Amino acid sequence: MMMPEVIYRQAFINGQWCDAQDKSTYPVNNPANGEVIAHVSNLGETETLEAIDAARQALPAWQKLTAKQRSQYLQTWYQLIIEQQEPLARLLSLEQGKPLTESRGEILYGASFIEWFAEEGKRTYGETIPSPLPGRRITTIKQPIGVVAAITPWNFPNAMITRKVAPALAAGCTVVLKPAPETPLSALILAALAKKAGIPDGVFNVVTGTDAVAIGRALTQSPVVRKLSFTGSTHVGKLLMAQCASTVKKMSLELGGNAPFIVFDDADLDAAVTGALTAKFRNSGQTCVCANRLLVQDSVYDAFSQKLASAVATLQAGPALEGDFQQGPLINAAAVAKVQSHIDDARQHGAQVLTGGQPYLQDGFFFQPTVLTGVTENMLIANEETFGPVAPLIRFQTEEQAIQLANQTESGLAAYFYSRDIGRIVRVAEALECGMVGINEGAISNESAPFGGIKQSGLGREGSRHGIEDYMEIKYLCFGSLD
Ligand SMILES: NC(=O)C1=CN([C@@H]2O[C@H](COP(=O)(O)OP(=O)(O)OC[C@H]3O[C@@H](n4cnc5c(N)ncnc54)[C@H](OP(=O)(O)O)[C@@H]3O)[C@@H](O)[C@H]2O)C=CC1
Ligand SMILES: O=C(O)CCCC(=O)O
Repeated sequence: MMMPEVIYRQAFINGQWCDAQDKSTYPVNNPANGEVIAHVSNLGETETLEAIDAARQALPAWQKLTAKQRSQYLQTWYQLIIEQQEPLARLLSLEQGKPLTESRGEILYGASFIEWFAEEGKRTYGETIPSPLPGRRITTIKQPIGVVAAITPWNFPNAMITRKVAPALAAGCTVVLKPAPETPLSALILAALAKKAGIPDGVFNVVTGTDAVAIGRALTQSPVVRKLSFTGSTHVGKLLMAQCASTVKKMSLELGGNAPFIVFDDADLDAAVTGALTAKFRNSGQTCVCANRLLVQDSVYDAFSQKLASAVATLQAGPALEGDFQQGPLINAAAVAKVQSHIDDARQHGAQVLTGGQPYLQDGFFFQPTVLTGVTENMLIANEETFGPVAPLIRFQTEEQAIQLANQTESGLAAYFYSRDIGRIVRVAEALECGMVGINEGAISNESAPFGGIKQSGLGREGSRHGIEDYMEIKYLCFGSLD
């Protein structure tokens, strides 16, 4: 297999490539065949504290720059990433497994946050507020929150980093990033390009390592770190929230979802199938906004299931760098086991497999794209995030029942529905308990829109003009008499 030309294997602290103090490394595997791609520095608590200190030292000069100066660094970084789209995409597919077309898309998507926040950084306006008291003048200014820690997952090894780091840097913060241990190579190449763009030493640091507890402890307990931004499971998000309590850090949490995808009887069924393929099978179902439950109205249930099953049966799975596949492997054996356990539980309780249903019998962690019918609300698959290529179809009768089923979860990230009735569209969009709704649309993510959830799906918004606010504090200035 052709390897990308440049692989960075060392962590990146204070502008320098560095080994773990004890020189230890860990293997990064290709999930398509289990082969080792590289051995990467395995850092721990001590090196994380060094990275925090580098970010602390870099902060005063970085925040003193004008927003326009910071914007110019970000624009250069953006351009370098765009120029390197192909090698970055290949590296991403190699360590994460997603099809090359999706990786190319992710590199552009990731870069778009850098371009967007390079612009937004220039627009972090304060206010002038009419005073209720005589002789006072009230203004506000916005200031960078300080040193930021970012912890990112393996499912979007590029874009989940830029969606956090770009607004932080644009706001004038400095960053210590802990990328997921499965996908450090995409993080390190971003650091290399940031260095090439001239972003000063210590402004962006990358701590690679497998000891999440030790690295997480250093990041959450340090009083120097003023904010933590995390994308990952709800379970780990709650742990981090508890750990951040002792230093009262500001937090952005982008956690798990259990997105409903509702097909009403007045929907364009072909459009709904196309939307479901995107919303469910993108990244082989390993996306927090992936449809987790497909709720289909009784009178169109059979027609929709047949159309969806026919479309899903055509999806080809294989190693990203060896062909034009629409599906890649899952990230590891545990992910395959989780998908299998959800299918087994559903079948034991009466669901039927229309297509798929098994892991592929080949190297790597491939699972057949699957459609299940006869799924009910009590099954495991309807209540836990599957994070895999399985579309479970649940039957409903009325609009009220669809809304009740859709909201019957502790998650509240994304929801999707298909309908052509304008009254229903407004009613359902307003009634869904979530942060984002796709209406006759299965692809909702872009840099201009606020991405985030409610309930146990998290706190804060990423992307959009709101995405930079989470990296800034409002300071109120009260002027007494100026006479
Ligand atoms: N919202 C989303 O986008 C994502 C949701 N998930 C959900 O989570 C499930 C499990 O996936 P998994 O990869 O285990 O997700 P995790 O939430 O465990 O991992 C996400 C990131 O958090 C790190 N982490 C884990 N524990 C700690 C800790 N105590 N302190 C600091 N950092 C920590 C991980 O590092 P390490 O791997 O070393 O533990 C990784 O970098 C998936 O099946 C899916 O349902 C997963 C990924 C993304
Ligand atoms: O799964 C995630 O956490 C990343 C969401 C991908 C997207 O931005 O659509």
